Amino acid sequence: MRLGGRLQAAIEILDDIETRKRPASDALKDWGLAHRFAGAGDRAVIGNIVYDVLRRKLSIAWRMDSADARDIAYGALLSDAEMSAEGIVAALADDKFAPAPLDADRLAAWESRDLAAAPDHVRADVPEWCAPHLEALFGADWVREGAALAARPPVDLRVNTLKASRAKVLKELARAGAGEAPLLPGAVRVPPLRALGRHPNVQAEPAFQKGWFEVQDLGSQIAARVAAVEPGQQVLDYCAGAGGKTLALAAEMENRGQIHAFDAEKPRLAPIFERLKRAGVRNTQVHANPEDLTPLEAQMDVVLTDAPCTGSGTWRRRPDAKWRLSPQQLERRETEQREVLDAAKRYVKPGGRLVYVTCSLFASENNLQIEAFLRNNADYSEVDARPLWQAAAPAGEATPVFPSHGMVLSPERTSTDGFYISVLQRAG
Ligand SMILES: C[S@@+](CC[C@H](N)C(=O)[O-])C[C@H]1O[C@@H](n2cnc3c(N)ncnc32)[C@H](O)[C@@H]1O
Repeated sequence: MRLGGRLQAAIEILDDIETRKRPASDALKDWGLAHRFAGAGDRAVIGNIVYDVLRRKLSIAWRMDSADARDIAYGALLSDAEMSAEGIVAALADDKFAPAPLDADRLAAWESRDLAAAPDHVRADVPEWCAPHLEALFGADWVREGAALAARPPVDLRVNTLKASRAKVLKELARAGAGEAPLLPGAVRVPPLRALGRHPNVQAEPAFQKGWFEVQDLGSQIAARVAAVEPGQQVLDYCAGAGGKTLALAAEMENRGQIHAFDAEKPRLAPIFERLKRAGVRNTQVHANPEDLTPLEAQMDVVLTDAPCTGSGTWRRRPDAKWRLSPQQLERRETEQREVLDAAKRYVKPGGRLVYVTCSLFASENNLQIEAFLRNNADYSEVDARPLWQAAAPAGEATPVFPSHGMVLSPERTSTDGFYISVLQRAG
């Protein structure tokens, strides 16, 4: 396929996502199934255009003075894909699969409108109702933070120290463009895509199959380090899901001691078994049944609660979720977070720690949850977040936000996805 056909496909997929309110990954998958002639290169470019548009839907539409899918797809080519108007016309010439050209008045709008004059939520590329939530955390910086959440993300890898070193992984992935990640001395990063480029499929590499690394955002890796688990400890990963943090904890513990990985939704645990095996983890038991946890009550050195949340910190990677999120869903997540914290605390031994993590940037899911928890649980106190940060991420200058409790990582501040981490200590 030439660029014209790819652009037209992206426009159809964007229309599908908008009219049926469905996840981008589903719409892209269905398109691929219905167009089997399209190769991996075609699907990659189409996916890039779709995701670029979804990340910056409002700001591109504002500059184009149109929210039409065709116009904003052209806007993505003019900005993220780094093409000139003339370059696009030339690339689409004589392509019978190309969409209608961009109207001259749209192009004139694009060239004359200055985003600095747009409303704040448009410059931040977030739904208007989310603005107060980001402002509550970031104050005057919130628009810049929102815009950073709308940029293309890197692919971060966690080196599995049970099997490999960073040098070994870097050598294997040199051709994939991998380099050292900031902040964590062990982490690896493939920088964000440029223009119409394509990310290498790192999971197809033999080094991945051998368990030398996992794909995991740097913020998630830091969250696991802030938990500061030690070899020999008893640890409960209470919202283990597919096991991203479980694997990181097991490596920190050098396969010694015991991790219990639990999730209330059994199907979410399905990938964990294969991942544990590939990573060579031997100190983890997986539990899908809450009754299994009864013997663990008041026994755990560390309980990690990677709580269900809006995922607002991951909008770079899942930009469609940003537009589907509703205030009602936020409220449901807040209720679940209270329930998870209340349930998880019973497993912490006297003197042990409860680590609360979300991948959200909303104060109501983060420090305000911790504030309420501390009010209702006099036997818990907060561990000062600043030294925890310094110990966990010793390399580099970046500093998280330290709100009333815990710490917040963000693309703008720490070059990570948005994460919240708070560590609480139970009285001995
Ligand atoms: C953010 S995800 C976990 C991601 C995982 N820790 C990782 O690093 O890959 C949150 C998980 O919490 C689980 N969950 C939701 N409510 C729960 C509850 N009441 N008890 C335990 N787990 C729950 C969800 O099924 C989901 O898998």
